[in-house]
Amino acid sequence: MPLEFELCPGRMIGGDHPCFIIAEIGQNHQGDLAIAKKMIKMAKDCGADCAKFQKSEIPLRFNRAALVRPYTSPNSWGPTYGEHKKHLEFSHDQYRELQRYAAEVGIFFTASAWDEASVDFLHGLGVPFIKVASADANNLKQLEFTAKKGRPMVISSGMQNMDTMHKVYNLVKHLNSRFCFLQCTSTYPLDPTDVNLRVINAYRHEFPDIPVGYSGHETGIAISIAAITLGAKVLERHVTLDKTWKGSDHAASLEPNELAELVRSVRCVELALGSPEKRRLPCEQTCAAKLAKSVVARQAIKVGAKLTLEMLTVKVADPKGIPPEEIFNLPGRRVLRDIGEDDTMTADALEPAHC
Ligand SMILES: CC(=O)N[C@H](C=O)[C@@H](O)[C@H](O)[C@H](O)COP(=O)(O)O
Ligand SMILES: C=C(OP(=O)(O)O)C(=O)O
Repeated sequence: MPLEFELCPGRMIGGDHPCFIIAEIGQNHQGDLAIAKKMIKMAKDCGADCAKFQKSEIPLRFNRAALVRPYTSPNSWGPTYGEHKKHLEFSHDQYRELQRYAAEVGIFFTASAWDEASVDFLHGLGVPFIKVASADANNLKQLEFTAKKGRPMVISSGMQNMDTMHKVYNLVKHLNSRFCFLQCTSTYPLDPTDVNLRVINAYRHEFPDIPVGYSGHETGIAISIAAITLGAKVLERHVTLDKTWKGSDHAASLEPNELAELVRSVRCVELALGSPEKRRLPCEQTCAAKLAKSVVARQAIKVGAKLTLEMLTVKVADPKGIPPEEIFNLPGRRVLRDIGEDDTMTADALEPAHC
């Protein structure tokens, strides 16, 4: 199974490819199509790779008792949880309209599918990949159903443990080679002490042949940027037009200026991660010419003298000479010409070293 794969047409993830940044609009559109479109445009303008929604067929996602339970939270859009969710759910036609709009704007469009009918619907829409929300990460039957569609999958892992994620991996890998796991903690807003970014390392170790990413519910952008340094290849964050709006997710979402800053920072950190090879770079030459030190004579040294450590010191010298890391190799070497006090020690003034 490849460690990198094409998540969206023409867009690889994993390996050395740039991290794929998902702007999770989720239900922060307040059930309003015009706001949803504004958010798609905002995600594009801020540089995100993908605008994402949450798709449910409500009677299939919830049982009757769950639908009629009262929802009295200040974030509620209806007296029962069912009515609340209905307010936040777009119709198939509205999804098609949002998909068209995203294509017009030029950003990838997808959703998490919260039941098998939603998987079918999104598959029919032709979304580039299907997101599996944390709440469905252990829903093995639906995972199997989704994997068999053959579209890439991004599987979040809030509320799960490593044993479950092994089961998920073992199930999905036989059906669909294009999937990745996101570390996630499902609480809003997420406290840094519950983020556990090291799970990214653990996933990379346990599942070395799939890309790993991070779905964050914290405030701010620092933790998400840190996830990149640990090797996150997909990054998902909730976005909002206004954090103070009514809704469970707004407080842990990024406003446009933060999303833009996140994208800029991720791209900057990706460049900065660079190469593991330690060497002097061409861009350091100016600094080296000005400030790098050389071995210098602490005293006048006569031709024929054998060098001792006491005769030598290290300074920024003109011209440049023997580099300081050679100083312990110099004692015992014979000097081929007179050297003045404070002169640079150069290799051509010394007898060749004996092997
Ligand atoms: C764990 C999980 O599913 N979390 C989702 C993704 O992060 C959330 O967007 C929930 O859908 C949202 O918080 C639910 O809020 P309410 O219950 O007010 O509709
Ligand atoms: C709930 C979702 O995501 P996560 O579990 O990553 O927060 C989702 O994608 O709908």
